Amino acid sequence: PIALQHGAHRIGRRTDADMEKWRAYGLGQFIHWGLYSIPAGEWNGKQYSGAAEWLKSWKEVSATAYDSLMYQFNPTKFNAESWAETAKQMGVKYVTITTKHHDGFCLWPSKYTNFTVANSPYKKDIIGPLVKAYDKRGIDVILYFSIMDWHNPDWRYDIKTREDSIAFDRFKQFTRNQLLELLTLYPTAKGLWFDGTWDKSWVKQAAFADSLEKEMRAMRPGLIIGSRFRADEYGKRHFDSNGNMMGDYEQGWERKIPEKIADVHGNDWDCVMTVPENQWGYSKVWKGHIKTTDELLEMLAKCVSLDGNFVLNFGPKPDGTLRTEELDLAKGIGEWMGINSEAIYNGEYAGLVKQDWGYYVKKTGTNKIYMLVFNVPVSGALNVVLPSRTAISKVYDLGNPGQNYAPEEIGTSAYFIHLKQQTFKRPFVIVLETADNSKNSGAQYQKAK
Ligand SMILES: COc1ccc([C@H]2[C@H](O)[C@H](O)[C@H](C)N2C)cc1
Repeated sequence: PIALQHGAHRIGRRTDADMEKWRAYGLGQFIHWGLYSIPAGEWNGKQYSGAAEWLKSWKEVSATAYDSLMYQFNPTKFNAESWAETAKQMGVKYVTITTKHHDGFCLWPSKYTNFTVANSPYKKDIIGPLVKAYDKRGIDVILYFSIMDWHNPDWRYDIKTREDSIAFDRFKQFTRNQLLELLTLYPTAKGLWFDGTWDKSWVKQAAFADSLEKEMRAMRPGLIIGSRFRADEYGKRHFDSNGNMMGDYEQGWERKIPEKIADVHGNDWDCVMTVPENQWGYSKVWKGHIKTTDELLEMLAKCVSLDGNFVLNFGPKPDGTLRTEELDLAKGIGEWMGINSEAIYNGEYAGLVKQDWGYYVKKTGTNKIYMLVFNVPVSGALNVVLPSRTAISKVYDLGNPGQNYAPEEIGTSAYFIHLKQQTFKRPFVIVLETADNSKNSGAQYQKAK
């Protein structure tokens, strides 16, 4: 391996309680809210083709005109309690909230810039009430923070001249000040979700970023920081020059999900997902495919079955309310979670051969395996292959415990579970309790005739 000062400082997963709690979340909510929510992807009557929260980067938009949106930020219908209640009903265990996106506007009254809610007609802090409302419901808060800041004149995409370097040193102090300010103002925040860290200017700051990460961890023991925050001294991001992940969880799964367990390299990770193809901030027009409840439930199942968390994005409207499409999805997901959440919370990779009917999730620390069924075979028989000398000791339908299945043994530790009905409205979960039967050789269920 290459000698690294600023690469990964830990190999393998964190084993402390804070991280074990993060690992067990299963389902999370992302919230993208800010000035970009006001124009919602439209400017001078024209629709921006990119993501609504990137509007300021459109050549048609002058920075000054965009920044004056601050004087229009007045979400009179904003109610942190109702957002948190929606999230609670949906069954999320954590929320990631934009404190400052790339445009530089701060949803908290930072004392290091005037470009904050404090100088908007709304005046009040947004982050504080959100943290309080979510904490009250037992939903942990992760703060999203963009290093890249298009408002700050000291931001640079690269450091080419002495002037760049002097300006960017000021920017680095500004960034450190804001991060320490966030950790001080919101001490119950469990972690930070960094973004805007891909440009050369920041990638060249391996030593600074490493010491800042250490400083934040010292200030808030247990703080959870993802792989996107910093680069090593050779400019490697997410994984250092020795291939070891930096940070506590892998943040590369943005609008994409790993296919197989080998893709996650034994790391913790979360997948952040948009409802439309690629809109995070509120956008008037949602082009292309809008994901349905069933699609999102399958993404959730797939993430948890591969040792990850699934984080669904919400882009609240400028008036502070949530759009109906998102409220409907939150309701649909919440109804399913109301019945099946034990197959999601504290779930992990079961280590079984993947079958076409859906996804296995193992309940951490138990012999309980959940079968999350999305694709019912025409035979109505769900194939289950367990590790050798493992038998099924109990099978039942999570949503209908009275519905028992007598698995048919079709080979060594191989079974068919015959479904009693052919059509289902929603994905459903069958619970398997397994037992080690290496002691007795007799089959537990009737052999195939
Ligand atoms: C360069 O392409 C990018 C960069 C950043 C993003 C941002 C989105 O605005 C959103 O905040 C997402 C989580 N983040 C990766 C999206 C595409």
